[in-house]
Amino acid sequence: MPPSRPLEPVDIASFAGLQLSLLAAELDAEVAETSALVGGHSPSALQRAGMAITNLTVTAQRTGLGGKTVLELGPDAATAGSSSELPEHGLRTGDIVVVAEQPAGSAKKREVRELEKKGAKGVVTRLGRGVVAVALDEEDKEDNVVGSGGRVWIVKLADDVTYKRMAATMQKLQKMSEVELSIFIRVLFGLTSPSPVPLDPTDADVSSGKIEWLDPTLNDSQKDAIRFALASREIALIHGPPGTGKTHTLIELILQMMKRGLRILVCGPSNISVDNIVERLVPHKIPLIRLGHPARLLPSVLNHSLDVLTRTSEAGAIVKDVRAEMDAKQASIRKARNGKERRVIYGELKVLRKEYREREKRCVSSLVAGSKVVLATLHGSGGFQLRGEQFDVVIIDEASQALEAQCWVPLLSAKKAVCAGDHLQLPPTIKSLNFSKRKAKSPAALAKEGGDETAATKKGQAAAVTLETTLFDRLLTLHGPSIKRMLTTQYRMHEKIMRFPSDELYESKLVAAEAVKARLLRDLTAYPVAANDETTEPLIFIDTQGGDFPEKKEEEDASSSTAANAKKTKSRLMLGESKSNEMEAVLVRQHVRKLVEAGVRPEDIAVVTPYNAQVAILAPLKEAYPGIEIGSVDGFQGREKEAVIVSLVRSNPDGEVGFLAEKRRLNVAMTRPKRSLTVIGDSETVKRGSKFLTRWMSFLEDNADLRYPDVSSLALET
Ligand SMILES: Nc1ncnc2c1ncn2[C@@H]1O[C@H](COP(=O)(O)OP(=O)(O)OP(=O)(O)O)[C@@H](O)[C@H]1O
Repeated sequence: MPPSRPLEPVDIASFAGLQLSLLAAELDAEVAETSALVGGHSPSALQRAGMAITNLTVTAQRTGLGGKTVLELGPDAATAGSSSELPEHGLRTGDIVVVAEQPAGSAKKREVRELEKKGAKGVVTRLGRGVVAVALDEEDKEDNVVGSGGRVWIVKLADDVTYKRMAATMQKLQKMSEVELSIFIRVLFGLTSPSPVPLDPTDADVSSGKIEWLDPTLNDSQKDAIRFALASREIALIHGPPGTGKTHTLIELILQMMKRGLRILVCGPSNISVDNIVERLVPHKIPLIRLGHPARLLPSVLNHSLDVLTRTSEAGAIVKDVRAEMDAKQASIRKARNGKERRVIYGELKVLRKEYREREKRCVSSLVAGSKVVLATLHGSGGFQLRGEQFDVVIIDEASQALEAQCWVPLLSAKKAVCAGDHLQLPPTIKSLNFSKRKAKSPAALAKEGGDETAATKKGQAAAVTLETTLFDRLLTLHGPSIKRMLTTQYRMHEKIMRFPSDELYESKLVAAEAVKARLLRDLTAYPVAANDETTEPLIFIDTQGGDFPEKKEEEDASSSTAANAKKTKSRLMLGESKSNEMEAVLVRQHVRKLVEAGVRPEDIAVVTPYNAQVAILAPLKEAYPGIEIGSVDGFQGREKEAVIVSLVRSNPDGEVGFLAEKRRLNVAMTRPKRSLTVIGDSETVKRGSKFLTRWMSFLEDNADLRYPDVSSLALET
């Protein structure tokens, strides 16, 4: 049994207060980033930088979720010529944007605030080839867009909605009086110890003593985690190292909880994390509801979305006629001859909208009240649909990738929580950290914004340090390992690929499942692969030591604020002080070529690297090998591939390794492959970075197929 740790109770009000100030700094960072981009560039440059879509007209308007007006925008015939497609852009559904009349003249600078005043804010709900739909959040400003009847553009803004919801949750927590604190909340802050869980796991089934497993394939560690999660009273952590079937386990847990009559709210930080669970629950034919905007849900999940149910279920009939009436009014706005006529229609719409919202609320609460399993993103669980709803259990998947404040959005409506995650992989990305670093590097930019450089930097760094502590981390530190169960059989990696991360990070507890432990590329059954040095060896280390493969630092470019350089500016903003290594990129290319020549399909190969500048240098590989994936380590978390090449980039005489020293990042990098991991790096530089890196390099030297490339032989590859 793990030793019981002394509790270090957390003062809830100061915790919430600190979170509030950190969240404010994080939002500041995001707003500053957007302002810098929007303020400094013309509409067309912003479009090229992926921040805007220009030259649009309103093609239709209708009533959407919550009675909001949805504008459909398409290319303006006058400027787009015969093209009916949207220009290249970087917007996504769910982005917060402002729609506004597009200023004449191209290079004029503008302020974000002015844009917001003159346009109307909303959320992108759909992106098609020739249409972008935006649900407006500011009804009173609708006429700013519709009234002009002319050319408009949409510009991406900082996502303040997420922050406001987290802040509202923290304020609630901050104001809670002693009597309002449930045992559950007290446990989460260490004011009380978790209730003891029966020690013998076979006794753990709360009601009947014996669990009837629905899934016969569950392994022992998965069963143990489920028993523990069922038996715990307040909190259970399910620690799922890479490939150990976390979601698999959660599905059984949800079904077991349902069997016990519990009401469950299931959340994850992203739509995809939630949809992944919905898709795997659907075959079990249990009644469930998925909250969230339909445009952001997977098509297979749509039939369970609350929005679709409000249209198709019996309860939905009461909103149907009002919606039809509103749609007719929306259509008539576009035919109105002048502002006066439009104002009359807006007035009528306002009355209808109120009626619609009341009816929709009734319909939604009857649907939600009747469902035992509700699924939503952490953020989405804070919407009006769940106001006042209580759940027996909140299950949070990917809890180690969510900000703690975000987890509190659903936690306030529960009596118990089960969090699944892996605190040894990367935590959520914190903008204020990047921001503060960037600001520290560019005092001129800061002065231009009239900010106080030192304060902004300090505030940003403090924020990043603490916001990075996830709920999962904090609870483990607070209550010790007795509140967690670890899944130990992994179904992804060859045993040799798994060995180092298992020994270093998972107490040597990982076991490779029989089906995967000896799988090689040459054993692929989907298509033939030749057996050669590249396909019969699961772990290859191409060691570039010797100084012939030096890294390069991204150069700052003083002339970058012109319109033509917007793309560069954007990528520089994102790259920060990124590093690249061209010679290493040549080695990557060479290895990819060998794999493909052996028969491995490009779509089964991924190249990951910690540095965005290296991703940029490797990008042309995608043209040569369509289907190959090239990305940052951070972006590849949660994914897997048959063959993965990791380019470490760092090579310098000082042993500088920067954020390569973060072992959670390296853990993610080395645990993506199934059958083949190829590491390319300079062992001399890398091993000086940290003890972890020293051990990794010596592990590779002892266990990998070692190769020492010869610079002169690479000339042909370039
Ligand atoms: N008990 C099991 N028996 C056989 N295969 C399993 C078992 N549990 C999980 N798997 C397989 O392991 C793989 C990963 O499982 P799953 O998708 O549930 O994991 P995840 O939680 O999404 O990912 P990760 O474990 O990487 O966090 C899947 O292919 C799944 O079918």
